[in-house]
Amino acid sequence: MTQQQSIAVLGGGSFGTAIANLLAENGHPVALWMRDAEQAESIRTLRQNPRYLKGVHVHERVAAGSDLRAALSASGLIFVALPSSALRQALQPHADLLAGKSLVSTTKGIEAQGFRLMSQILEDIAPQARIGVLSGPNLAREVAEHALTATVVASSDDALCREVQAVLHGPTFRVYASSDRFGVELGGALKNVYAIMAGMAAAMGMGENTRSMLITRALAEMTRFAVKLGANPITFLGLAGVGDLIVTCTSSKSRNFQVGHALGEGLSLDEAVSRLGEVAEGVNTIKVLKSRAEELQVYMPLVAGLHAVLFEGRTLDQVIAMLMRGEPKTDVDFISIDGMMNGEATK
Ligand SMILES: NC(=O)C1=CN([C@@H]2O[C@H](COP(=O)(O)OP(=O)(O)OC[C@H]3O[C@@H](n4cnc5c(N)ncnc54)[C@H](O)[C@@H]3O)[C@@H](O)[C@H]2O)C=CC1
Ligand SMILES: O=C(CO)COP(=O)(O)O
Repeated sequence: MTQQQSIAVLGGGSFGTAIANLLAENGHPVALWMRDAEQAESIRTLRQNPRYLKGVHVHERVAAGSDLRAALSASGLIFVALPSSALRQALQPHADLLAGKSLVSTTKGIEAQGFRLMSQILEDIAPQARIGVLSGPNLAREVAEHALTATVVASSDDALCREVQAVLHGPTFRVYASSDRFGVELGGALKNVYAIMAGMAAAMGMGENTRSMLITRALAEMTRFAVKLGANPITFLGLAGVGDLIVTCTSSKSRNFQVGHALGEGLSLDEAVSRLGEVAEGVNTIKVLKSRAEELQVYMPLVAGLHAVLFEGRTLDQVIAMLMRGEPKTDVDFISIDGMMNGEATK
């Protein structure tokens, strides 16, 4: 264990609580910031977060509170586990406290305006901060229940990667480092869209062949897109790429999978989202991804198909027929030699 330091975790949903617990178990005092003062009080008194992680004991070293400025002032290392829709709005007013701090985003979404990833928003808000992302196959409940888990911390700042490894590494949680921040972050955001499709396929009674086809073609699509934006294709063969894609497309614990399942059962998108009552980032990501893929002229038939079902009034049968009857393609066509040679993360 490294020297104990005070760490902040922003966002008291399922993932923020799970990460706060890991840090506390490693001996670090943690300030867990939650917007909702009542929920913070409930953690302080019951040591439980019943709304998001029922049955999980919240460690005594986790100090839950709803004073964001106090949490930011007290900590040099700050994990951000807010929904993508809330991150900019929550942190912008406190930019004055962020210079020189280490900010690590665990949020797996994209801001529609300008296609900004969360680490880029953190840079916009706090240009003097050190920035990283944490992403991988990390279902919050399994992390909290100590299932053996691995993840990736990505930053151009090696020392920050090492610091995050040191504070999070533990008997059940292993942290790998990467310098491809952009690729790692895109992997986490894009896989949510395909998990919605996988949930739909499961609800429709599709088999394992279908799921395997979906995951593999999804990997091709997301890699093609990310490489076009400057990510390293090799990142997509790792935990933050195919690893997270597999877990999210195969687990009914995934909220994106659950939204897809509800859609496959015949619920509308609004009904599916409100039945979930938690964050499913893929619902917003699909819109921004579809329009960005068109701008960049990246071929993404699965994304186009899901968008057509959710927002263009197409039926699933129509879209499935279109996808299956599409012009024959080459199997592994998504990583060109150019992509490999020029695929160093540039953004
Ligand atoms: N749950 C999981 O298994 C994992 C989630 N993530 C990512 O972490 C992020 C957060 O997700 P979860 O913790 O799962 O969400 P959640 O649905 O469990 O909880 C969301 C939390 O955000 C809070 N919140 C909502 N709007 C807010 C606002 N405007 N200001 C402040 N707080 C606000 C809610 O009160 C709640 O505490 C997402 O981007 C998700 O993709 C990443 C890895 C795993
Ligand atoms: O990102 C996740 C697992 O790595 C969690 O996925 P969901 O947001 O779909 O639950």
